[in-house]
Amino acid sequence: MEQNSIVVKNVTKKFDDFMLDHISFTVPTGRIVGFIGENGAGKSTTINLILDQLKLDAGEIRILGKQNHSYLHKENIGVVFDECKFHSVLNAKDIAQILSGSYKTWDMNLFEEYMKRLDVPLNKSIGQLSKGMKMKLSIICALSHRPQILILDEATTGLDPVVRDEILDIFLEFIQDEEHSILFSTHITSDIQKVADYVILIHNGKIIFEEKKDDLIYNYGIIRCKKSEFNTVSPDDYVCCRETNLSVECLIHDKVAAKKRYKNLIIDNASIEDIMLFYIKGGVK
Ligand SMILES: Nc1ncnc2c1ncn2[C@@H]1O[C@H](COP(=O)(O)OP(=O)(O)OP(=O)(O)O)[C@@H](O)[C@H]1O
Repeated sequence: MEQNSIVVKNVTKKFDDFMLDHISFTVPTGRIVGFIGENGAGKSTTINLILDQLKLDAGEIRILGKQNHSYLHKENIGVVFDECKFHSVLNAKDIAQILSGSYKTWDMNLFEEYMKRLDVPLNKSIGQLSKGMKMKLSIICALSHRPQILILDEATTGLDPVVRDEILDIFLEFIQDEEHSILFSTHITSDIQKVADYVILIHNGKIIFEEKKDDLIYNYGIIRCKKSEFNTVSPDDYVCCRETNLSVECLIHDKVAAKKRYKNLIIDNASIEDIMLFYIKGGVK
């Protein structure tokens, strides 16, 4: 049976004009979970609750089988936010020195290996590093104390495709031993498509779905047809649809069955981005 590194159960958090509403999901051990949703959907709030940087109003969060108190999990979790948190006058060597004193599990050889591999200068001050280099350094630091879980909030946004690809490769290596897990939020759905095992979509503080990526790609599809043809499609067979003057696009959740049932209609594959847009922008049913 699959073990879970993170369990979020019925978690609620209320702000003045926003509520994270009884959300539940898991991050299975040995897996990469992509967390997607539009701006303001509640991704960072969820991540901050998991990291015990915010207090939940109700529900429960467990990390590696224990409560999510930050003092219990400092060594277990590597965290990367969308901004580099290091002071601009320090260089990477200084930062590694500071972190080696702060983490019992800090691995200086691993740090130096990653720095070489990702081509980040050791002696330049943070203030002189490019945005991409700062992000790479943050990710290297999160990995170099050998955590069990990596949590990243929009950490790859703003990086060019080449750097993102290098980082995605490192994510894949990180989970190879089947004991590590990654939860990462991003707006770049192609990154999710490349490396995630599971995808969670959050919208207005509610989880819309938590599914295996391969199931999403395999099961979902898009019918694009004329309005007159659309009349033949049963409402049971689609999630939602969008109409223009002459044509209709609808998201279906069982591509194989639909292909059998609607032989005269063209059914395209749906990307994660398509699925997300259909669910968020909705349309009618
Ligand atoms: N400390 C806070 N106090 C009050 N409201 C907050 C607080 N933190 C977040 N919010 C509100 O909660 C909502 C969700 O914000 P959150 O940052 O979790 O979204 P997000 O999905 O991470 O968005 P983005 O992709 O833009 O980073 C927003 O409406 C935000 O204004």
